[in-house]
Amino acid sequence: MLKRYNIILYSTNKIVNSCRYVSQSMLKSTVNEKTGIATVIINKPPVNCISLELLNKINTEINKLQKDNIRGMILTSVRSLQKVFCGGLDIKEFYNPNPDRLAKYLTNLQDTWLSLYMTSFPTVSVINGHSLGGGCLIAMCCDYRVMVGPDYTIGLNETKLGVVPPKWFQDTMAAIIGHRKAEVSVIAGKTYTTDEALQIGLVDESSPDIDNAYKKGIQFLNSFEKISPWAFKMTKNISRQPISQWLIDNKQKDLEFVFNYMQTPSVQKHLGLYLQSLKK
Ligand SMILES: CC/C=C\C/C=C\C/C=C\C/C=C/C(=O)SCCNC(=O)CCNC(=O)[C@H](O)C(C)(C)COP(=O)(O)OP(=O)(O)OC[C@H]1O[C@@H](n2cnc3c(N)ncnc32)[C@H](O)[C@@H]1OP(=O)(O)O
Repeated sequence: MLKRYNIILYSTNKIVNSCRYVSQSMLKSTVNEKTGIATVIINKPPVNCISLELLNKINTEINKLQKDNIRGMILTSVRSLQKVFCGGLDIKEFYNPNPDRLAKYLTNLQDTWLSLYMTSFPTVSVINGHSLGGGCLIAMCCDYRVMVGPDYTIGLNETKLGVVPPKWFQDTMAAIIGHRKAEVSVIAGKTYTTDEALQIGLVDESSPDIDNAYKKGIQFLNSFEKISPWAFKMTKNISRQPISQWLIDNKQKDLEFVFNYMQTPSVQKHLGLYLQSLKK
């Protein structure tokens, strides 16, 4: 029994044998050959909002890392943006959309969420700036969140734009802070400062600076050194499967709901006004 356990540990804990550096301009990814830890950096100025192209790159990279047998991943934003982790989904993808592109976007978002939420390796988001809407979603997909503060904000603010966060957005938050708090939060489109997010458990730790936040992220990943990767993967799977299975079983229905309401005149009007307010 012990021997079998050791074999599992060895075969899945194999450290990647070369340092890979992928720079796809919008996304930079490095794997440290000694530690087996990947750092994935979103780099799409000015606010890292998620276009269809960025979405594809994130999903492709997660799937590559999955095959690389890495030991863990840190997801963060390029430092030069200074105050934004991720400004959310690119609202321009929803405003006066091309229907084919919109359908592609929504499908890719479903797939990317499934990849990121269900990774077989531990993940940490180092939230080094504002993290709104889809930005909050990708941070919440990770197993651990360290947020730099005190002046940034995080939250699912979709209702403020006049749109509806799908069930799996809401479930992802409820799994972290509990149903009641998540319900109050999403219906009001609430955003939280770093301290508030820490208080309600939306983030696990806060840090006054990025270097320290990154260190805390690495410490979390190192805490799995003595955990069998197989046991980690199976346990996480059991914990997250009910939420992910809902989407797998309801992908088409979910897609049609968003695809249809997004193109209604009243939603389009709201989105237009919100975009305008950002430009001011
Ligand atoms: C089938 C189901 C599948 C999928 C479900 C899909 C959809 C479900 C429905 C909705 C989900 C929606 C999720 C979202 O994420 S919506 C977006 C939420 N994000 C926000 O509300 C953030 C808005 N931005 C800001 O508050 C600020 O920009 C920010 C605090 C991030 C940074 O402030 P800063 O002062 O540094 O920059 P700005 O001058 O405001 O912005 C610069 C520039 O960028 C443009 N911008 C900002 N955010 C976005 C965005 N999310 N999308 C597009 N463009 C954005 C902003 O307009 C400025 O543009 P310009 O004036 O042209 O330079």
